[in-house]
Amino acid sequence: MTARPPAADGPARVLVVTAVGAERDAVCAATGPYEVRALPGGQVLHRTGAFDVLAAGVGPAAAAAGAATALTAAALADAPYGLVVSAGIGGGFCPHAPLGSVVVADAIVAADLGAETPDGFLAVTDLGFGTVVHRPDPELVHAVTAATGGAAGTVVTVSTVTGSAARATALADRHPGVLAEAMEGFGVAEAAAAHGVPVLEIRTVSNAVGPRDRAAWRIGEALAALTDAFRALPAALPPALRRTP
Ligand SMILES: O=C(O)c1cccc(C(=O)CC[C@H]2O[C@@H](n3cnc4c(=O)[nH]cnc43)[C@H](O)[C@@H]2O)c1
Repeated sequence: MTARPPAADGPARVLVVTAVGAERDAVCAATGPYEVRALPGGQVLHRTGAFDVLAAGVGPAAAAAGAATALTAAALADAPYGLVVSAGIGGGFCPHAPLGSVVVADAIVAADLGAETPDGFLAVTDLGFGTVVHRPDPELVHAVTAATGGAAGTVVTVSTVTGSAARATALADRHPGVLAEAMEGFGVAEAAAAHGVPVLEIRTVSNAVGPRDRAAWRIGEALAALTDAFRALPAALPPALRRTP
């Protein structure tokens, strides 16, 4: 992973993009006190330790917009981020990603970006344009899975949450090795790629991907696991991104 120039106040920071405030707060619980910093357009991020944590909203469009805003503000301040992490809860594909487990994406895939045809789904790349996958740095993925006890695998980004066994099976068949489903990773990855900044996606499993069963959700456990993962993350970062407390 290429190192970036240090920020004015030390090593390049890490931008962490979550969907909602509860996920942002779970990340900040790992690193202690934070300061609130305003972004153009009215959003705020929480600066804590090596991390700038932004709750950008649910879904790929909100995630991309928020990530791009924070990346641009940092670049214009001559303090570009060294890494962007899409982080939060997600659905796990049974049995490989059980409730409360950590999944680190080795591929961030847009699973419903394309066209429905009489012969099935065609990704935009099948149609001759666009991008549907971003692949984080393999060495960083390995270091983060080792540090967090997570599993490495594909994380799919959807705009419509899977609600049936048939859809879960179709996704697993199309994406061998898929471990988790969420709604923001590809949007964050597109913003990171536009800025030439490496990306990661870290998910903690709150529910099983499949038939809708809100009663089976374990959001609290997943948020606690997210805090644990971000306590362990700094040790896995390359030296250029480490900040001593
Ligand atoms: O109402 C439902 O049945 C339902 C089922 C799964 C997820 C939702 C959400 O509204 C989740 C939105 C939020 O949480 C992430 N997330 C968590 N689990 C999943 C999932 O199984 N598939 C996709 N996203 C999931 C997601 O990244 C969003 O930020 C509602």
